[in-house]
Amino acid sequence: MIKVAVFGAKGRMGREICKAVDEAVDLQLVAGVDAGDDRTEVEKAQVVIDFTHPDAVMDNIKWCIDHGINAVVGTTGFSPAKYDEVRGWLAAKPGVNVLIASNFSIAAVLLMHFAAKAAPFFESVEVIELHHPRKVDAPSGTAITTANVIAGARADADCPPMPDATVKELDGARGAVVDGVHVHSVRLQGLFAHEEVVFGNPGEMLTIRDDSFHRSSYMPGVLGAVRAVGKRPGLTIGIDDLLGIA
Ligand SMILES: NC(=O)c1ccc[n+]([C@@H]2O[C@H](COP(=O)([O-])OP(=O)(O)OC[C@H]3O[C@@H](n4cnc5c(N)ncnc54)[C@H](O)[C@@H]3O)[C@@H](O)[C@H]2O)c1
Ligand SMILES: O=C(O)C1=N[C@H](C(=O)O)CCC1
Repeated sequence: MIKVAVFGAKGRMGREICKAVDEAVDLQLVAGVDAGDDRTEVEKAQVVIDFTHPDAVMDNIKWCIDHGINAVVGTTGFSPAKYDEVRGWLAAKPGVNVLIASNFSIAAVLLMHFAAKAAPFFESVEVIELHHPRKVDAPSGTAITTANVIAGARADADCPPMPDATVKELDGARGAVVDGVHVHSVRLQGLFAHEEVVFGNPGEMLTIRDDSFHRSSYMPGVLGAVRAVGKRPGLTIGIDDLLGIA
């Protein structure tokens, strides 16, 4: 039995995760806490799952590392500098591990994988992410990761800059630019979590799209990460390796 605690237990993801951990025969939910709650019971956990808020997540990870507890983190808002900060904390605490993934759904992980494969073959690429209107961050963490992997694949293939004649722009009309890739965020009642990557060449276009319709789409990835994190030293980013597609 792996003893598990959840940070953000009263949130949309946290509630679903507490239920999934409770139902898993090899996991034991020892604590579910939200902002401001007492954390005494969390100290019994071997793994903490964090789905909270971009402003809270770094302090939460530090708390886990200081208490010698492995962490599986789905909260968004990471940058290369924040990953480095986590690596620094872990270096001072050998034996404690952290796994951070901007998306735990299989469809989204595969979308990013396929997007990286396609990227060198197209002149243009843009990312459109579409989410429920309660989401606090834009662009989504997944869209930022998607732009990062596309930019990496284009750089490895020495792709030239994308064609774009825009010289006159109303602020935001071309979206945010992440690693040189334009990312557009839609917030719409009725949606949950969706992403499209559109690739273009003269006379052709490729669209790769992933749709999450329910938070259950994240549960196999989150629970798989909880089972794996104890065996993965230091910081692991993403679940590609767990799925055998790294
Ligand atoms: N990686 C993924 O696959 C994935 C999937 C869905 C959502 N997310 C991300 O997870 C995060 C949470 O999403 P949500 O929709 O559940 O948000 P939410 O607002 O419904 O829930 C967040 C909860 O965290 C609590 N919280 C805030 N600070 C806290 C702290 N210091 N300690 C404990 N609890 C704290 C809040 O009170 C709230 O109940 C967001 O960053 C979102 O983008 C990631
Ligand atoms: O609902 C959210 O919030 C989501 N957040 C993650 C992101 O920002 O990429 C994953 C998709 C759902």
